[in-house]
Amino acid sequence: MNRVQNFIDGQFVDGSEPDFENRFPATGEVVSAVSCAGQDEVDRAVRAAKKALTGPWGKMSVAERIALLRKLADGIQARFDEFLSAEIKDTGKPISIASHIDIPRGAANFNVFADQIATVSTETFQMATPDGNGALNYALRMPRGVIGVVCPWNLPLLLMTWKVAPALACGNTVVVKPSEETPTTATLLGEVMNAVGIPHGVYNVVHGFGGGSTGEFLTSHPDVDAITFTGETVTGEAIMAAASNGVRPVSLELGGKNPAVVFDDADIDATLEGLGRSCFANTGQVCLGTERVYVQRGIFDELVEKLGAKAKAYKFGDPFDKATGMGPLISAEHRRKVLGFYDKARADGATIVAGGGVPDVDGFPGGYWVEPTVWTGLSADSAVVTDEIFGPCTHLMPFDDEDEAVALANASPYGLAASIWTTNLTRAHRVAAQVDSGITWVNCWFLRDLRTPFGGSKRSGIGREGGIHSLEFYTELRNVCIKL
Ligand SMILES: NC(=O)c1ccc[n+]([C@@H]2O[C@H](COP(=O)([O-])OP(=O)(O)OC[C@H]3O[C@@H](n4cnc5c(N)ncnc54)[C@H](O)[C@@H]3O)[C@@H](O)[C@H]2O)c1
Ligand SMILES: O=C/C=C/C=C(\O)C(=O)O
Repeated sequence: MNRVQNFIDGQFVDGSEPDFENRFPATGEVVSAVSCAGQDEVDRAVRAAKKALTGPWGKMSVAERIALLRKLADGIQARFDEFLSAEIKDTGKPISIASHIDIPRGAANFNVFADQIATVSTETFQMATPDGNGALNYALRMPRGVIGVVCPWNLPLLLMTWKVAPALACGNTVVVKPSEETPTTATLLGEVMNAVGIPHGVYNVVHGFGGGSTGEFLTSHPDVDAITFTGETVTGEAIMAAASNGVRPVSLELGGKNPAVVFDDADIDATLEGLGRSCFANTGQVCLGTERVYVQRGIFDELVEKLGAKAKAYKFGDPFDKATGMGPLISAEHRRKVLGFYDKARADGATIVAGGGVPDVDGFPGGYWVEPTVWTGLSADSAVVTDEIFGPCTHLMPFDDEDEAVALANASPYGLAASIWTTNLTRAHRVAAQVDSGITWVNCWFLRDLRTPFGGSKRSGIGREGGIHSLEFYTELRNVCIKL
């Protein structure tokens, strides 16, 4: 059986805890054994990362680091099929998604932060002094040191490199804790790191679980200088508490319950295309996905019917088959959670427009499948409408006017992503400014310019990553004041 090891100081090594199983979500079969890091391996990884800061890596010019980042992007592209296959086996996501989004973005993240670090400036201020000679202030952009990177399972390579690329661009070293569900591509990236000549200790990977395990060992380690985390809000709270020990900075990209607002002047076909993706892509396991749709009353029935038809048209099947439109959920445990919401919707009296159950997928009886599901008729305080489900499901509710739509969209403790569908651009600007979310898309969804600020408000997170905002998190500015 394939074995996934930890990657510490440039070497693939075993952990001191018992191996755990990694399953292919489309069949439920065990595809690899994962070596679990204990406190000792986390200590070794952090020590290696700390030591690497003062080795050849710490002495490299920005130009040399940029050249290495570009080689990492090329290195992922050169082994595209291996990354693709590993990501599909870990997640069960269809090849159509992994080949267009996950793996290309994994490579692109290194190029975009190579571009960013090449052009970033710092501030300078000249000031007057009583002797008339003045003084000059300028800021130096310094790496923070060892960055702890804790990742989720939904877009494993994409979300991990989204943090590792800017961290390395800024001259930090990293210890990555991938999700226990998706350990493989982070490990494969270790091979690429060695192949392109990233010095040992700059990139380390430790496998294991969260609380009481590898994740907590890493986030509570005193020699980790900053922590970047993507995952659930409750985990973010635990990590923020761990980071308070030693006053370490955190970047938290957390959960959401994202609204879409559809006005009656929207282009219906374009809206349905966008909503179809935002509700169901990656089997609904996208933090930016839509689980609440508010539709202006005049087009409510039409939209409900057509979104329901879209949900019913999904083709399940082998994730490695290009024709497969929807894969399984990540795990049996996550399916229990999602199906719990399907039961709750029924109990709360929802009208089930599409789905609501488990499909029979020919040849894949053991997979963690669920039907894409569309509901109407729930009250605004049903847990189905308020809680993040992270499945291929959404609830539609009518509204009458713009103020009501904004109030409904904002009636959530989360504030990650929203989408607005209208052909009236004046209204689009007006509403976008009122929706309390970190990211608002108008007449599109998941259209990503990687230089833009990315992150959530309210319980969806702290801080922004992307472009200069990533560089701000992964560096510390040091002001130098020179009396002339
Ligand atoms: N805002 C974003 O950009 C974004 C992106 C993707 C996913 N998400 C969110 O991620 C969630 C799904 O991912 P998940 O289920 O893997 O999240 P999760 O919080 O369960 O786990 C994420 C990671 O944290 C680790 N972890 C868990 N408890 C820990 C602890 N106490 N200390 C240290 N590490 C710990 C896990 O082992 C895993 O590696 C959803 O809520 C989704 O909205 C957010
Ligand atoms: O599931 C969450 C998706 C997050 C996407 C990004 O972080 C990105 O596109 O950079």
